[in-house]
Amino acid sequence: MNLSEPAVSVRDLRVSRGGVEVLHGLTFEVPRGQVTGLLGPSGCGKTTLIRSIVGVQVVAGGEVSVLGEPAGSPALRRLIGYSTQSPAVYRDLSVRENLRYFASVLGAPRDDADRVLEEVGLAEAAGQLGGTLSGGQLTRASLAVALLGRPELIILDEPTVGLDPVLRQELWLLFHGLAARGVTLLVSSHVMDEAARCDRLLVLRQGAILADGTPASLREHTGTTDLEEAFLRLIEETTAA
Ligand SMILES: Nc1ncnc2c1ncn2[C@@H]1O[C@H](COP(=O)(O)OP(=O)(O)OP(=O)(O)O)[C@@H](O)[C@H]1O
Repeated sequence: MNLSEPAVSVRDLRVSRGGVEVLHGLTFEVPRGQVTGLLGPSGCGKTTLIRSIVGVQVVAGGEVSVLGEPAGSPALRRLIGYSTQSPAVYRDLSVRENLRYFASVLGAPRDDADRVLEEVGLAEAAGQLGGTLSGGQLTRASLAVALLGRPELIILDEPTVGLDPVLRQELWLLFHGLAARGVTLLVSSHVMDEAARCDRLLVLRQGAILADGTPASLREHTGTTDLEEAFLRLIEETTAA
């Protein structure tokens, strides 16, 4: 792993969905070993961008390179952990059985299931059926799947939705712990209060990049310490321009 190379490099990415262009020529890089927040209002294109990075989105133009390979390359399958917005666990398997199943599909060691259950704080629900989990437990089970096999890049689409503040805090500690080990995390959220927890921010609006930098640089640029306010000022700035 070359830490000086970006984990994700996107050049002039254009994507249409339902015949309408929803990403309008995005260019940016995601540095390795950091937590990058992908922020922006509902419908701005976060999931579409994530799908393009994971390699499951048909793109109209541009280039997406992930860990030095074109997005979607078979070589990337075991290097990327991806958790979608809809939790994907089998209802009729226990949490541990779900994780053992996904571990075998991913070629991860069998005991990885218990490691990731501990990491997401779900060990006490290991024997519970997927169909009986609460919303927050389902989210954590999905996140646990994304951690299997120790991927180099972890992409999480709105991972903290519906979680209580204590759990959110614990998960952010986990994200930063992973980043400290050299793992790259790309975490989407439409909640600006999560922005302050990220090392870097990529702010999207209507399929275009509104800001790309550290929370500190965004605060400095907009002259406010409140990131929600900073976002509103950026919108005013671009609208005026
Ligand atoms: N399958 C589809 N067909 C047509 N349009 C789509 C499709 N999926 C998404 N879109 C449109 O593409 C745009 C971007 O959607 P996307 O899901 O990427 O946004 P998002 O930022 O992830 O939103 P949210 O935060 O609500 O999940 C939206 O205008 C959405 O309506």
